[in-house]
Amino acid sequence: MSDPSSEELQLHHLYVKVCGLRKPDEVEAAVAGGASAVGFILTTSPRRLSPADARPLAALVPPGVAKVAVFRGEPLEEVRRAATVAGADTIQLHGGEPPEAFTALRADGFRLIRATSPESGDPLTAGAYGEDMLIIDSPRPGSGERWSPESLPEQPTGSWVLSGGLSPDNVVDAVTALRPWGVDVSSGVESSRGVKDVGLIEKFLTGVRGMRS
Ligand SMILES: O=C(O)c1ccccc1N[C@@H]1O[C@H](COP(=O)(O)O)[C@@H](O)[C@H]1O
Repeated sequence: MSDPSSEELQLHHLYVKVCGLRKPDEVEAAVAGGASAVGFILTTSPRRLSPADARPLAALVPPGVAKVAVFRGEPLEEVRRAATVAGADTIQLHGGEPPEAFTALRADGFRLIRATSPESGDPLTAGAYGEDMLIIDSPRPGSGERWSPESLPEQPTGSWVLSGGLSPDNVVDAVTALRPWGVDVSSGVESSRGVKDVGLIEKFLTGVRGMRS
């Protein structure tokens, strides 16, 4: 029997986040399908939930699956309050916040995701602001739009998550082409804007099952 090469030993299962969940059956489908994280949108969006409405959904999520509260431009105090009420363990910031915001939220015990877009001018190295992972999304988050790999000024490095316009039909090709550490989906598992389709959640997760970064 041959030993796996050191390169093979470094491969790990793709991180998969399913975002914009609003109902118990959606959370259950994501967890049952093997999602690494589920996301609740606590900012302006057709998928917006109040922190109080997110809390019972977060309570359905077992240990080992991250509960992500998503924000865009809210004051830090509000981010902290809403994420706590929602029962989230991870905060995703889309507002171009400075490194100090990540330092402050880290001190509160949250895991952190920095979300940006290819042409933002932000560093594309995961962890540059102290975050646990970096999402690279289209400039209009939650729009279902894809971004062109040609718009990347540099190759992203570290724990970076591909987002923006992914769907059950394109995710395998996108991962094969860009080799991200993880993937993130919202619009691509909806039957209409803001309305999740449990069958599409299952199809997406089945498609990426077993894929490695
Ligand atoms: O989903 C939203 O409406 C949203 C609003 C504000 C900030 C982030 C939002 N969603 C994030 O967008 C990507 C998913 O994009 P897509 O719909 O699959 O193209 C994901 O990171 C969500 O957390």
